[in-house]
Amino acid sequence: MPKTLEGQITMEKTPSYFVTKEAPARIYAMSRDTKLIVVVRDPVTRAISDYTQTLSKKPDIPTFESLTFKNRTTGLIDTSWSAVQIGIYAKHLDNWLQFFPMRQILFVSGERLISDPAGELGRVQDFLGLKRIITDKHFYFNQTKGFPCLKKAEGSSKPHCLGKTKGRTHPNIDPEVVQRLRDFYRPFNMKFYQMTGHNFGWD
Ligand SMILES: Nc1ncnc2c1ncn2[C@@H]1O[C@H](COP(=O)(O)OS(=O)(=O)O)[C@@H](OP(=O)(O)O)[C@H]1O
Repeated sequence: MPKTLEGQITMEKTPSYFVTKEAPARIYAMSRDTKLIVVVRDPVTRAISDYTQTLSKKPDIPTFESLTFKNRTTGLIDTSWSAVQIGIYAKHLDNWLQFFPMRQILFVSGERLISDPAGELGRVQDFLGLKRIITDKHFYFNQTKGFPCLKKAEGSSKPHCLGKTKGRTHPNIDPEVVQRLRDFYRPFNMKFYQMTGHNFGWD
């Protein structure tokens, strides 16, 4: 990590940190004061989004439905499939709480980041002890993209939306499989709401 001068914040982003067993101990050894920010979304949608991303790179992979189950007849979910495993947030959080207190971790709602980006970024700025510089004045809803975009990108006077790999159309998934996944995640989601003191409204 680069050195941080007085008045600066150094940030580092890697999606896999949250689910990597060794990450909490390593970050703690580097700096125990580190603040941690995790964006979480409904684990069922997350799994479908994850699958959509893999499918875009490897169009020949099996269907979402077949990868979800160890045994489709018994309905046994394959928790070793990373798209399923990553969404068991309570389990991953347990791992972090062995090293960091909850007050050092902020969970950002992926759903609210879309429906109210300024509100969610307000929480981020407060958590980091920053003035609320980014407000709803910075965003507009782009009808074509179907997502909020920045009115002006940094160092430019033009609007900026995220790229084509963000906000892909998801394939239709068998509703019974979606329901089975909802049932699977429910207890883990409830535990996660309890641990964070925040109901993310996924059920
Ligand atoms: N403003 C805006 N524009 C576009 N997309 C947005 C936006 N805000 C949140 N999202 C959601 O971000 C999802 C992709 O983010 P990821 O963290 O999965 O991307 S990555 O893993 O770093 O590639 C992406 O997921 P998918 O819809 O499944 O593509 C989006 O739902």
